[in-house]
Amino acid sequence: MKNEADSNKAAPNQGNAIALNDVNYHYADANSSGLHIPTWKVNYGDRVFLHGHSGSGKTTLLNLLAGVLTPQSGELSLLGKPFSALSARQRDKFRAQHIGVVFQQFNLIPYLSVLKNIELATYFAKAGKTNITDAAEALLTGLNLPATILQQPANALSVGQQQRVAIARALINKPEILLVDEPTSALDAAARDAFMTILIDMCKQHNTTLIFVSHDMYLKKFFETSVEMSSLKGSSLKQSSLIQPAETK
Ligand SMILES: Nc1ncnc2c1ncn2[C@@H]1O[C@H](COP(=O)(O)OP(=O)(O)OP(=O)(O)O)[C@@H](O)[C@H]1O
Repeated sequence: MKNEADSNKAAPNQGNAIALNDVNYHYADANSSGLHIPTWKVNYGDRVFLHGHSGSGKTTLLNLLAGVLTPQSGELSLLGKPFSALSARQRDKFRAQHIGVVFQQFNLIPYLSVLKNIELATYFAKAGKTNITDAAEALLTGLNLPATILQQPANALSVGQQQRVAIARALINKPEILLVDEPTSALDAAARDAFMTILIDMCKQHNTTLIFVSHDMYLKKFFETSVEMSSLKGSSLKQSSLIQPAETK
């Protein structure tokens, strides 16, 4: 249940967490194929494994969902808000408050401590959290990291640890939507499985809508829903939960 501090969050379960209608994006480079998605809907709390061949547009789609790119035409709604129609400033605010992002480069500030890196996310969201240290510590514990790591600079951590800190930073504002791009490529098999289990459990706990992009088809087994990029492009109706039957662990 959400508390008062979460009162700026969008009302849950009204329509879809993500809804795309006739979305077009093309890069300035005329040789680039761009992206056209007629319809795609993702329910609140769904966890979607998004895969497809190199160049199929996975990163472009994640960047559209994160508001890093905006479509030239069509509508992209998040949490019932017309995200693509917001001004750049409104979009930045919406992203900071409602969307967690973990991209391939974890984008931690190397010389800042883990705590400062996580605090920055709350600063941009203007979340007004009184005790970030406790919340960050709880997240790190959930991600199997010792609390002592909070005071270490980000560049003193292993890649696997940085990856989990990036997840903690993405989750600190309790985002309704979490966008994750190829996060396990640097991990060995045991660390990868442990990481996936923790990530999925955290999303279940908070009813977070997760869009997870990867080439690694092994990871599909962690998701109820998987979507192939080519099935999103150029077809008439796609509802994430209808694309493939539920596949459980
Ligand atoms: N900044 C850019 N300028 C021009 N074209 C681009 C740019 N970024 C991507 N593209 C093109 O857009 C298409 C989709 O690229 P995108 O990176 O979204 O694919 P992807 O599925 O994420 O690929 P990968 O799995 O290799 O990361 C490709 O044809 C790519 O060449």
